[in-house]
Amino acid sequence: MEELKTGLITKATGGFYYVACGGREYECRARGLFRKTGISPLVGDAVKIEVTGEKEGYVVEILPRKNSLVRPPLANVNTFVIVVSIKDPAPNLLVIDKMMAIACHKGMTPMVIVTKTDLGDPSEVEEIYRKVGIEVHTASICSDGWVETVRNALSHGISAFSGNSGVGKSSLLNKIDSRLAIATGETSQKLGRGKHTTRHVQLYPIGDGYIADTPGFSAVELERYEIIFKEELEDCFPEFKKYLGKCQFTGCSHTVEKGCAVIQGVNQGEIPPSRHKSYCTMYEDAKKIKEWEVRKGQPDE
Ligand SMILES: Nc1nc2c(ncn2[C@@H]2O[C@H](COP(=O)(O)OP(=O)(O)OP(=O)(O)O)[C@@H](O)[C@H]2O)c(=O)[nH]1
Ligand SMILES: [Zn+2]
Repeated sequence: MEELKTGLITKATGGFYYVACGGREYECRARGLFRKTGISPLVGDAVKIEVTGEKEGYVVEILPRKNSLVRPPLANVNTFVIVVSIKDPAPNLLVIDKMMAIACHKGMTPMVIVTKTDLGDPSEVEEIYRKVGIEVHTASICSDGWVETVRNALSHGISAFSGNSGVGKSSLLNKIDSRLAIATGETSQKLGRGKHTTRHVQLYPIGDGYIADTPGFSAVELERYEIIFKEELEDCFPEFKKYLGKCQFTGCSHTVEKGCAVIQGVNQGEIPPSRHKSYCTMYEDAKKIKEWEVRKGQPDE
């Protein structure tokens, strides 16, 4: 039997998986065994391949995944970058908190990049998320001082970008690496803005890491496919951690209860009120979720 190599799937189209491995790219098909297990390889997967030619091979094994997203189909995301502009459009804290909760739920490290800082003061948003322990960066197309810092922050593992339309994702990526913006721009043009078409995720190298090109990937889509049950929600707010287990009542929902340690944390100014407000909104929404609905709603992979 041929020697197996370990690589990373950076692209998947038309039944082929493109695997980066030791400075080379192999065009691979998947062995039939995946059909039996029901798990298909995803971009971001670390895989074992059987090399059959100079640039060809077969994916024979998927190494254990750290996490995965349904739409965009992507595995092993380390950093989940939430891009938010200070103006046009103005930041929506609930949307940021929803995205952040999903990232935490999936075991991804959230990062916030506040863009368009030439149009407004980002300090309020910065302060909320720094307090929560999240890495925050600021950026603007009118300056370059931030570029190196952000590039370094993204130069390990796989990073995925999310943010509503118009917040400046393409502009940001263009500053970080012009190859990225070309790719993103082309995809947006081909798809037409706002259209729901099958999209191909692709990984682009940056330093020792990769940035996932995920056109049109927004909070709406994220929320639709990644569901958090109400019991799990408290663990998706990292700043709640030190208060958990200290509430007066077991099974406290941390929304209105007397003797709630989380609410006390808010009152003492340790948890930003906007974060708790988002939590309560998400908790109310989560109460309406029934498990059977989730199963019914999940698309086939
Ligand atoms: N003033 C200012 N405008 C910006 C900045 N960054 C982006 N813009 C403008 O904001 C608009 C949207 O920027 P894009 O980079 O296309 O935003 P996007 O998030 O990629 O948008 P979608 O492709 O719809 O997802 C463009 O008109 C940009 O020129 C910035 O730092 N300052
Ligand atoms: Zn509580």
